[in-house]
Amino acid sequence: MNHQPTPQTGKEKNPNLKKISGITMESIGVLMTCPMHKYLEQQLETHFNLFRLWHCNSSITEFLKTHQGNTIRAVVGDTNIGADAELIASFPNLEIVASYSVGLDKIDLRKCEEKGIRVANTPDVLTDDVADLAIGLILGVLRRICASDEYVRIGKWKDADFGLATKFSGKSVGIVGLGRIGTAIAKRAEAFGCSISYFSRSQKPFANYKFYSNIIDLATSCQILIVACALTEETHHIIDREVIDALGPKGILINIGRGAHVDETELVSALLEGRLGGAGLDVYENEPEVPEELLGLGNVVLQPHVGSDTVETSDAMADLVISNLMAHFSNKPLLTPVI
Ligand SMILES: O=CC(=O)O
Repeated sequence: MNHQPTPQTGKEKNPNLKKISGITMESIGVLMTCPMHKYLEQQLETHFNLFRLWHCNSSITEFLKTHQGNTIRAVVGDTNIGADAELIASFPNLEIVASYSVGLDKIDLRKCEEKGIRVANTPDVLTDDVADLAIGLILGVLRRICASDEYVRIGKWKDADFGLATKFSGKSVGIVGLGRIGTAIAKRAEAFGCSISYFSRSQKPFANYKFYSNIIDLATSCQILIVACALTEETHHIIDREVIDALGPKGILINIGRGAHVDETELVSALLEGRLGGAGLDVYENEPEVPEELLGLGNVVLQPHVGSDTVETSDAMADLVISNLMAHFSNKPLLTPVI
């Protein structure tokens, strides 16, 4: 989730952000945990007193050698570095963690709750992009888009036709987690004529899709299994050997959730042994490390955790982070509260 600067200069206060009169925020200490989106950094710098943890070797101990811990009243983290127990304990005046992500797995929510620290994330604005990428990964794997692109580029087409791929339209799609993103994926897959089923903690009354209360049954019944749930203690390694074997040698696994949803060792061996048909992955257990074995496999499409990384969505996420911080420091309700 490293972003290139977008065309804005970012020097001006964004006119789209609500003006909160009478409140000076420039003295409020905000700590950014790692480089994210340049526009977000510029906006934070414009509106607040911004500190960058990576300027101190990403070490809180280093940071505290040169800065007062009590200066920091807000933390902006992301999917790489959020707010763990050590960070929360280091800043006694911390009031809010505003995450530049929808996922909350890098935030110690229990500690935040205990200490009365508010938490906000960036849901909704990124739903379309992540759902689009899930469909892109399915098409990438089934229609072998990356391999056929390379085939053209290296001139192999002149020697022979590329060969056949696999049809997507009409396949059965199973979704793990029918939240905002899972639902957006379901809608897109429906448009491809796919039958949709899902697994989640409870049946969703709004959904007209077949519900499975057991993930093995879902994996057995579908051809494409998509992981779209939040990473929690319960969903860690939810895709284990049993689920992978239930999906089977013709099944495709798509992961746009978190790497730790999948037992990566089991995934790699299933792909190498032909017990799984293919995989489309945006996330990995040890990012940015990707298992070496996957790099040589033609039935796998790999993305570098870029589900929400478009200019439009990244700007919208940044605006939401700033708006949440401004709302908090002007005693207004958070726009997207978690705690
Ligand atoms: O992975 C992306 C996010 O959580 O926003």
